[in-house]
Parts: sequence; structure tokens; C-alpha cells
Amino acid sequence: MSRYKSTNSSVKSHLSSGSLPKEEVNIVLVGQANVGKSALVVKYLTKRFICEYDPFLEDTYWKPDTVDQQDVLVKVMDTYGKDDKRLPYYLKWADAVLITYSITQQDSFEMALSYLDNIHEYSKSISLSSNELVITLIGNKLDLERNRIIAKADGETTASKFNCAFIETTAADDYEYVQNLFHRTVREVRKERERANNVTISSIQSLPTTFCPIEEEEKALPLPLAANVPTDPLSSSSSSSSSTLFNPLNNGQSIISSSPQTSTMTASFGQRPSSNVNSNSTSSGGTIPTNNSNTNMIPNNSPPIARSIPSASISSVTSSIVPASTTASQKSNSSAISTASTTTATNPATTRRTKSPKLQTDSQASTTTSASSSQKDNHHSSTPKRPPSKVPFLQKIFK
Ligand SMILES: Nc1nc2c(ncn2[C@@H]2O[C@H](COP(=O)(O)OP(=O)(O)OP(=O)(O)O)[C@@H](O)[C@H]2O)c(=O)[nH]1
Repeated sequence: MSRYKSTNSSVKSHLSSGSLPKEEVNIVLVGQANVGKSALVVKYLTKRFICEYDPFLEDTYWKPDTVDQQDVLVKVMDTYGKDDKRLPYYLKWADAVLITYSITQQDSFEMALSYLDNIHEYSKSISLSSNELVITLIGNKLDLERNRIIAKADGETTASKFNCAFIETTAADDYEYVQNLFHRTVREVRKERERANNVTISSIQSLPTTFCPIEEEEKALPLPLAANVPTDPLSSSSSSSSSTLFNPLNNGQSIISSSPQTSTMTASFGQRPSSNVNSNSTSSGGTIPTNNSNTNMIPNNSPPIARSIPSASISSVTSSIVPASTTASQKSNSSAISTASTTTATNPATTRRTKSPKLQTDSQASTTTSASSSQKDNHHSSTPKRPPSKVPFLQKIFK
């Protein structure tokens, strides 16, 4: 796999062509090292399974996609499972979090539990309803069923305890499994936006109208559809974007969304120049050197972009990605790739197996890749390891 680089020219061409979908969904993958976060991201972006990644890669990539006949710009942040002090940063940026563990690694499951705990605590600490962040617990490496340590029931029980979704999948098998995972996440984010939007609208409708003369209503003008679009979420100017609503009680002046959640989020996170159906989106980033010309990667060392706000309540939102400093190379090691995976990586179009309409289940766990699993396991042990992630430091963040 070649090195991912920021390519400003590609950014400019996208910006000038205005071809990017306006709806944006930010998805972050967190989890212990080696659980397959990068593999899932790369699979989604490129339809390829890559066996080796730079473990210190933390980048944000974007891919224009179509989910349920609606175009969407899916931004995916791949974290490297070590510096969990950045969890709040991830949460501020994301519309959805995929907490990933490997079904073959007990400690990765414990790490996932720790993430769930801390996200829950974090949400509480900022009065953020957990509903606002779409959280999914992911049991990855389902193709290694024979090495399974974490029972599917454990994943299900944990997810239901934290009121989040649960999916088992694999990055080493059909692209459709991974695609379904991301598409499902986009759908959940849309549902959440719709729900938040309805809350906002109903709270507006419940406002008293007795002091709003008809003449005043008639004077009310719609808000402009677009406003300043800050491009650097680090800069203070990024705070100029906020959730605004048409206010019939105030001569059409915009007001901060009266949605309790949105207001809270605005107060807690600062403004959110991020994803939204109605946004005038601008994105900066780079191009991933893949066969898929629609797939782009944005090396991103940026701080969080504020999370999304209800679509209908927005007059102006922006999205931006700060150029990254990450320059980690992707070390491709085809010899370590399983036979099936190598074939897929070489020519995914011709080797993809029968499409499956849904994610793989235990019973469907791939046996075709089992022969290669031991190779991967061997490869894992030979892969240079980072120091193991430490769960306790996660807790420090929130205490
Ligand atoms: N068999 C199998 N191997 C996988 C799967 N996903 C990832 N791997 C392998 O597991 C190893 C770690 O994968 P990564 O994607 O780098 O894991 P990560 O969670 O991104 O790790 P960090 O970047 O270090 O946080 C690599 O050798 C992958 O090839 C999977 O679904 N099945």
C-alpha cells in the first residue's frame, strides 16, 4: 500500500467542481491496537484488505458514497488505539463512533468496554444524550471464528447494556460486510439527525405565540442558506458557525436552536462546523492513491470539528479538515496476506464472492479464509508491536 498523502490540488479541484455531496457523516473508529480498525477503514475506502498498516497512523479520510439513493460524504477517522487522551477530541468531531474489538482478543474486548464506559461518562459530563452520538460496538475478525474468544452473546449483552448497536464483521472477507457496516452507520446518523430535528421543531412549535402579532410574522425573512465557512476548525473563526433557527418571534432573527440537546451540544462542544444535509460543505484533504477515484483520504491531525446539528435547524454549517502532519507510510507486505485476501487485494472486482445482503453471523463465519488465518496470526506476532494500550489512562480523562 502506498503512502497516503495530503494533496491540496485534489482538494481544490473538488472544491471548485462542487461535486461533493452536501450531506456529511463523520465516523470515528476507536479500539485497541491490532483489532482491525485500519483494515475496516481501508476496506471500506478501497474494497481491499491490506494486511499491514502503519500503527501510528491517525488520519481522516473521506469518500463520497450513496446510501439509500442519497449522496453522502462519509468522513472516516482512523485512530491508532493508543493515545486515548484524544477520545474527547474524537467525540467532538464524530457523528458516530465504531468501538472495535477483535473476537479473538480478550483484552481488546475489555478495552472496548472501557471505551463504552468512558464515552458514557463523557456524555453525562457534558449533558449530552447518548442518543446524539451513534455508537456501535464492533466485533471484528469474524473470519477467525475458530480462534474466537469473545462469544457473540457477550458482545450483544454489552451493547444492550450500553444501549448501542452491535455488529460482528470482518475486514478480511467480502467488501459488502464492511460496506453494510458503514452504510448502516450513515442511516443511524440520519435517523438521529431527524430525531434531533423533530425535537427542535416541536420545541419551537411549543413556544407561546400570543405575543407574536401576525404583522411580525409576515416581516420575518428566511435566513440565508449559507454563511461564512471557516476552513480551519482550530481557528477561532470556526466558532462562527452555530445552529440557528428561523425565529418567528424575533422578526426573523436567527436564534440558537432551542433543542435542549442541540443547545447543550453547542455549549459543550463549541460550534459545529460539521456535517449536515443542508450545509455548504467544504472539505480539504488529500487523495488516496487507489483504483477508486471516488475515494479520498485526508491525513488529519486536526482537532475535532464540531459534531453535527439537526439538519433543518441549520442555516450555516461548515466542515473542514486541517492538513495533517501525519506522514506515516503504509507498509504493504503481500507475503503476509492470506491467499484469499491477496487475491482480493490484487483484483477485488474479479474475486469478490457472492454478495451477501447482511453482515456475517457466527454461522456464516468464513471458512474460506480459515486456512489463511494462521498466516495472519503468525503475521500479527511478527508485526512490530506498539506498547500495549492501557485501559486505566482512559479513565483519567474523565475523572
Ligand atoms: N483475519 C483478519 N485479520 C484482520 C482483520 N482486520 C485486521 N486484520 C489484521 O489485523 C492486524 C491489525 O490490523 P489493523 O487494521 O492495523 O488494526 P488497527 O486496529 O488499525 O491497529 P492500530 O492501527 O495499531 O490501532 C493486521 O495484520 C490486519 O491485517 C480481519 O477482519 N480478519
